[in-house]
Amino acid sequence: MDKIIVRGGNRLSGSVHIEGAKNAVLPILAATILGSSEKSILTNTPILSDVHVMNEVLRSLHLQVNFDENHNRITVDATGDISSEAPFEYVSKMRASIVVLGPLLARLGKARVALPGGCAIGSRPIDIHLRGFEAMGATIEQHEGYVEATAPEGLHGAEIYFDFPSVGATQNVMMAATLADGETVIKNVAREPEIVDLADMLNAMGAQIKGAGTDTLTIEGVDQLHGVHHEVVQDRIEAGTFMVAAAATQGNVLVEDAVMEHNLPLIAKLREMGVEVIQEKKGVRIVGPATLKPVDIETAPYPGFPTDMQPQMTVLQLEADGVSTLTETVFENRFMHLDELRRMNAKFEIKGNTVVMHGPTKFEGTEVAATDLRAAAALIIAGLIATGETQITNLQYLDRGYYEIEKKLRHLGADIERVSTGE
Ligand SMILES: CC(=O)N[C@H]1[C@@H](OP(=O)(O)OP(=O)(O)OC[C@H]2O[C@@H](n3ccc(=O)[nH]c3=O)[C@H](O)[C@@H]2O)O[C@H](CO)[C@@H](O)[C@@H]1O
Ligand SMILES: C=C(OP(=O)(O)O)C(=O)O
Repeated sequence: MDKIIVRGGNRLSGSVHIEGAKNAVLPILAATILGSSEKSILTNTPILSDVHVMNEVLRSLHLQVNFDENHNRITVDATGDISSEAPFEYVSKMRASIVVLGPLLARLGKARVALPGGCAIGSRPIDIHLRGFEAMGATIEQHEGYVEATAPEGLHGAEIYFDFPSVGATQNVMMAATLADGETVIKNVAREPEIVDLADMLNAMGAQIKGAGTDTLTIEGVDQLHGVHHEVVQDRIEAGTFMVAAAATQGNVLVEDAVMEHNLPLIAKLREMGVEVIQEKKGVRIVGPATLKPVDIETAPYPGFPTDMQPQMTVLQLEADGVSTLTETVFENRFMHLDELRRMNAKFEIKGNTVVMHGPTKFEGTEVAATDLRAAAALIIAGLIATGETQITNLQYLDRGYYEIEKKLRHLGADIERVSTGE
């Protein structure tokens, strides 16, 4: 078991490199299933435990996967006979494995995938995914913890309306529709940059998808998709996490290659708090002020404020001079980091899905445990500005989505190390 030890008080300065996006590469890896001729080569692939799990899922489906970590490149060969079953062993490790369902169903006419279950931040059903497949002619059954989807005659085009712009459902149903017979129109879809990245890749594989990045997707089914060379988009959440860390420490940090357009709601709130955000040739520079102003935030699907930046942002709001609020509308249980922050002297009340925070907080270092991925990032940021020493445990969550964050922060001047507790 490892833990991170941070001794707070240092301003961050310098520049930081951002990896390819976890939330883009996972569905992109699933999409390689559709490449029944030629291998796929993915570049800018981040080295994360979630990526290793997705590689294992693909291997369990009999795809050949080679991860060249020295060059951040994954080669996938899906040209042979593949299996239609994704076992619980892998799906239980990572919910996002459910996005293999759409590609398997499209290519094989059947798929059996373990139901992912909930996680710390919410119950996370997949009903929107399943209703999309049914609209395209699939029969869905659930047995012994598995979802079984069959379409022996193949899927057909359909008009689909999503109750909510679910990211995973948009990816899954879009991938299924690429090989369906006829045109599929999906309305009220997710518009995240990771959806656009996936659609770009699928189109380069021979798919006919229009409208990615808007609320309506139109997909004309084709007979077959081939392998592709695709570079994964930058991770806007990793970039945003470094922006918040820089702002919190009165730092001056260039977040290299950060795409301003992908982080507009975050940047707007940072500016409202008095943070300087400057677009430079090589990326986005963040200069933190001496005093942060309080601000009110509500999370929402893209282009709203990202729920994946919510825990990190609450640390900044707690640091601000006055009362701030944050309303979480996407997940029903994403405030668990706040109880850990309370142990570091944070003062707040939770009223339904809104937290009212009373700043300015003088964070005090102590032992805290991460409850999920972005909670881990939030606790590290709190540690960077706390007095004394903060120890953060449960790093298995952190490793799902951040590559060597402690090394990157140390390079920016933080007093931070990762140690093995030998347990
Ligand atoms: C691997 C990945 O890309 N994960 C991201 C993806 O997760 P994910 O794709 O799981 O998120 P969704 O957009 O699907 O979920 C958002 C909300 O919709 C609900 N819902 C979703 C599907 C469904 O069939 N029924 C239903 O009720 C969920 O329970 C949740 O409350 O988008 C989330 C929202 O931006 C991000 O926080 C995650 O980091
Ligand atoms: C919630 C997240 O990921 P996942 O959907 O994979 O749990 C996240 O990236 O913050």
